[in-house]
Amino acid sequence: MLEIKDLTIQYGSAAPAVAHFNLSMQPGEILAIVGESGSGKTSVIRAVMGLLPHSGFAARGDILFEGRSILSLNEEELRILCGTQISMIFQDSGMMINPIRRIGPQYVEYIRMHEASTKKQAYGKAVHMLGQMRLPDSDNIMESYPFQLSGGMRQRVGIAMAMTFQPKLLLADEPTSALDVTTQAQIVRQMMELRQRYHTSIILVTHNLGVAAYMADRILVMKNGLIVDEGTREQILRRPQDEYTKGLLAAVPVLEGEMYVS
Ligand SMILES: Nc1ncnc2c1ncn2[C@@H]1O[C@H](COP(=O)(O)OP(=O)(O)OP(=O)(O)O)[C@@H](O)[C@H]1O
Repeated sequence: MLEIKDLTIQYGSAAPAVAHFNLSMQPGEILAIVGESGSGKTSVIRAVMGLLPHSGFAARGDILFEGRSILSLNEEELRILCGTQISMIFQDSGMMINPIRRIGPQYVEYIRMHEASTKKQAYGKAVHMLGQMRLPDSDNIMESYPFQLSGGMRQRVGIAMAMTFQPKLLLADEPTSALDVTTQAQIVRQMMELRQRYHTSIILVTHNLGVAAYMADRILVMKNGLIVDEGTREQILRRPQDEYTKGLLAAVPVLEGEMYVS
């Protein structure tokens, strides 16, 4: 479904931020990319979305989604692909939502940007998706301004929006880092339900190996732009190969008194 071949990402003329990155993902698979700040995790998923910042570029390699090179798509092709087939959520999805507009009109606009539907149809779809994320009283949420919702609710609105068109691939960049541990656990469980319900593949970017261990089928560990460890979650948890992974494992946080790692 997604194949990344020997990808090297550079910003301007600086040394590569990511080098020789390889990845092959199956439909419905959850993959976690873990590593400390600056290891290159975000650069990889930005490249998959075709969203590297201006100075960033793929200096080498290719990214194939369903056999098509993402790097060769033009802006219009990328716009169509992103949101419908591939979508992304961030640390605080509230950031993606305009703070001075109510959720409803923004959500309706977002839907109508990607498909031909009446305002009423789009509204119905939005309310349905908010319900799928178990947000209470969806109509009330549509009437709310982002600041009137808690961080966890805003994040669920963000996930609902990202899942509107049932994308094949969801890219999640630190989706739970801004949340308290209880809310974090709820969001993690809901993301896992998405995979079950829609068979969505998820790439989860996190510095938290505990969250990765809980959610992912496969874990990839990055350091200084390189993959230093890779395997099924059991392999990484039970037999980490790299010293760096061993260090990360020793620092796995505790969730509601329970280790994320079972
Ligand atoms: N917009 C940018 N301009 C220039 N260099 C950048 C830019 N974004 C990232 N980089 C470079 O790429 C490296 C990797 O950054 P990236 O954000 O991919 O890492 P990360 O592992 O996701 O870190 P974090 O967890 O802090 O987001 C950085 O150390 C920096 O050198």
